[in-house]
Amino acid sequence: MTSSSSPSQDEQSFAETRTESLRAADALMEEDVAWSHEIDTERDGDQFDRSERAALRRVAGLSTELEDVTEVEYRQLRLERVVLVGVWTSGTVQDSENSLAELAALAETAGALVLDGVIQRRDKPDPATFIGSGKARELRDIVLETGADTVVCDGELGPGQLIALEDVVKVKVVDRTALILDIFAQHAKSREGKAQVALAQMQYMLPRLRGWGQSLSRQMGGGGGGGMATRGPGETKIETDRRRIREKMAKMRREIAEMKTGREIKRQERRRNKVPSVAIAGYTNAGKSSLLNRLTGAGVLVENALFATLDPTVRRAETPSGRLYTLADTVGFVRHLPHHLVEAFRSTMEEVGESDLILHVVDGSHPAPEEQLAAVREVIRDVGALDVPEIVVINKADAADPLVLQRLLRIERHAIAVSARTGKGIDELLALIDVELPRPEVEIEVLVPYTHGGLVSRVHAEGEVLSEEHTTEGTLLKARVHEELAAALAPYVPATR
Ligand SMILES: Nc1nc2c(ncn2[C@@H]2O[C@H](COP(=O)(O)OP(=O)(O)OP(=O)(O)O)[C@@H](O)[C@H]2O)c(=O)[nH]1
Ligand SMILES: [Mg+2]
Repeated sequence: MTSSSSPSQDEQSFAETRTESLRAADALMEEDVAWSHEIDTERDGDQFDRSERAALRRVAGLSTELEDVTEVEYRQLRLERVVLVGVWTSGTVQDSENSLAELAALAETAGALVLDGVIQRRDKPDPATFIGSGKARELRDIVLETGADTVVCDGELGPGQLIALEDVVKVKVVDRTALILDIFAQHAKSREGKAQVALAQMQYMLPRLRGWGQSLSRQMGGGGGGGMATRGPGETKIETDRRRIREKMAKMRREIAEMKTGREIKRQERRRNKVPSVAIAGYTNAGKSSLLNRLTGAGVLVENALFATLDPTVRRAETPSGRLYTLADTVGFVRHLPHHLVEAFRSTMEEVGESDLILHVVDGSHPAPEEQLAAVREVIRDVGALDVPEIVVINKADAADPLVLQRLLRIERHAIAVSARTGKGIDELLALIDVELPRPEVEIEVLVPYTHGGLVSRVHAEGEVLSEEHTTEGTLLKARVHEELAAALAPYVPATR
């Protein structure tokens, strides 16, 4: 199998995960995973499978040849039947499997059917073809056997790597970044969300246009006889495309800036009213939207898919003692979130940074919850939200291993285990939020005439009532309120106390 151009690198332990039906990350973990990185003499069923596969390779899949070059050029993703490929450079076998399982979940979220997954152990990705060239040819066999139309690489590949690997496997090759961008594009609903994703996609595409163009002209040039005559128009078209994209990006940036102003005004209004804000943050699929629904009864979309939520939702909620606050659902985080998207979604993250309290939701039933916690904290740090108080909400307690829950509760000092599904721990969480929310700072004693009942309601909603008495002249209130409300109540401070 190994050719002269792919020496010892490919002889390194090569591990392949056979995964017929990778449904979701957690589902995969229960799959039969066959590792075959022993020496060649050790044969098992998997190797047998592989020899069969090799025998099949000339028969199947010819229809998946790249026919329409414009499809390559514009990289419109129409993922249908995909094979995953990862390079395992460090960490344990389990880490690399988790990473590929997450890629599988991402691919499924994008609407693809995952046919197979392959991991190669290497010191670092091959600069030319991501995986070694020998393994790239084996990947080609798998593509042919399964009839896959796309290979998805677990990482961000350079334009050159994408082309080189595509040349070997003869089907579309996309990377993790493109996949996440595609999911975001499918899920964004608000005008702002859509614009941000479109901008990120264009940013990603821009440096890659040249690469695809080169691939295109090479194909047009055939055996080298084409020369400038055939290459010329292709280059010109790329230049035009790039200019068009740049113009569009500039326009989009202006639009986004305008939309941002609108949102900023709303946020300032909330702040002026001094309604404390709580942000629900956490890894994608941790159960953030479920928790928001559980805490407020809001009907937010919950889905067993990654990035179900791409538009921030803000709801009003009330503590057990009757104080109002806002609760914001946010976009889920994922490891190695494409840089362009971190930028694009900075606005939602900013919301997290400016909140009074972060509910950091983590899926207690996930195989590696600590990693998810760390990945999210990295982003929290990036947006300068480290000083915002945080409650770690270990969700899915109903499905989690009790030992894992214990471990997390021990490591995380300010944590609580809940189940958004069964409601377990929710009352405790609500009480905890009440304790953690900033308290209004001005203490007042007022006598509000019954004709101004609205003010009394505001004290109940926005402040903390210490005592309340109904007298003949009106409501006698002792309370703690924020400055603005204190000012509104000033006329009702009794002259003599
Ligand atoms: N077993 C169990 N499943 C839960 C629980 N909470 C949420 N889920 C499931 O987890 C999946 C993801 O829930 P969401 O609330 O959409 O998660 P999210 O964090 O908002 O996800 P994104 O918006 O995609 O980032 C859904 O299938 C939920 O039904 C829970 O307490 N227990
Ligand atoms: Mg959600």
